[in-house]
Amino acid sequence: MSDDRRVPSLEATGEDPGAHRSGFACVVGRPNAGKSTLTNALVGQKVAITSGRPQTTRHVIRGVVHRPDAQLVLVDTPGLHRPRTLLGERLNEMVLATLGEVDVVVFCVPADQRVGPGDRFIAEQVSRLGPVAARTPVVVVATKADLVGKARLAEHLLALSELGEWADIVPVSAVDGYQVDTLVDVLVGHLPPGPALYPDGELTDEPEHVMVAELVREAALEGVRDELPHSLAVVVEEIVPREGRDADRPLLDVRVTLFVERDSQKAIVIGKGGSRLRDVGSRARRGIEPLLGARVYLDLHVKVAKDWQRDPKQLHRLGF
Ligand SMILES: Nc1nc2c(ncn2[C@@H]2O[C@H](COP(=O)(O)OP(=O)(O)OP(=O)(O)O)[C@@H](O)[C@H]2O)c(=O)[nH]1
Repeated sequence: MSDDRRVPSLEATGEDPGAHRSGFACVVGRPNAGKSTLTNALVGQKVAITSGRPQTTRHVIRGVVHRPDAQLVLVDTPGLHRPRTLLGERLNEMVLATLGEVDVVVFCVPADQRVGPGDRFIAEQVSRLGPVAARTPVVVVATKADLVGKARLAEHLLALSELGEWADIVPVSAVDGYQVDTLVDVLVGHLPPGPALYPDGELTDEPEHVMVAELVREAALEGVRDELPHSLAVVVEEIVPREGRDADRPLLDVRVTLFVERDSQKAIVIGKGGSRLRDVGSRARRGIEPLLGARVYLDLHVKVAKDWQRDPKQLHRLGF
């Protein structure tokens, strides 16, 4: 995204209201705020991995909202949070770098919880994006509105308005669809005029590798999240068609490495006699086959990469 994409956005307001708009929105919020679920609801298909546990989203994942009058490219990020490890710092840097480049920031604050220090931390960060005059507009979304009554929602909206200066505040439920379209309208209103950036029908431009890695990671964490959430990185080594197969019955060989930090964690992932890893494989395969549109032979390897969260070289190798 170059600067010259931003200039027309200033000129264009009101000049040609019927013009097609396009641009980027970045979804932020503390862990578990509902960012992935909101992204999926906006895009209308599962593109990011959701879970009841914090910080499962490791990668920037984009979904594209297509409308006749606009195209909105969504960037889903890991939660901005107070960094405790090098990995935490890297993730924050990545998030802030992304935020500086988008046309509008979507800041999720769940309605079923009080505004807390984590929300305030993010509010401060996003309020500092760029000089005041050219500041990236921030739309605050009161997520999970279906979980609270009207009075509590009103109280939450008031607390949000006192949290900073926002372009808009929109209560939304990604689960029952309440105000999802309204939110799209609001976000599109902040985009500059421009042609569609992606062909219609393309829901995500995220490399298949990243999506496959997310599916494996989600399957591998199931049931053992207490021990592993911060200690598991997944790398897709290759996705290659098996030779000698009929063209109408292709088989893909998908080779994946799971990195853990300690031998004890390796044992957890693999399970007794490899039983757990087999389950992880079949669960992940159920998501991967529809994604890749072919039968898949999934080859999983577990390796120990000691202290990978703290080692810059390892982080780089693992794609952070
Ligand atoms: N009832 C209800 N639950 C929601 C809604 N949005 C998200 N949730 C739930 O809240 C939990 C967290 O949602 P996610 O979308 O994974 O949250 P996230 O902000 O992406 O989380 P991280 O990846 O950990 O940063 C999940 O259990 C979701 O099902 C909503 O609109 N209504």
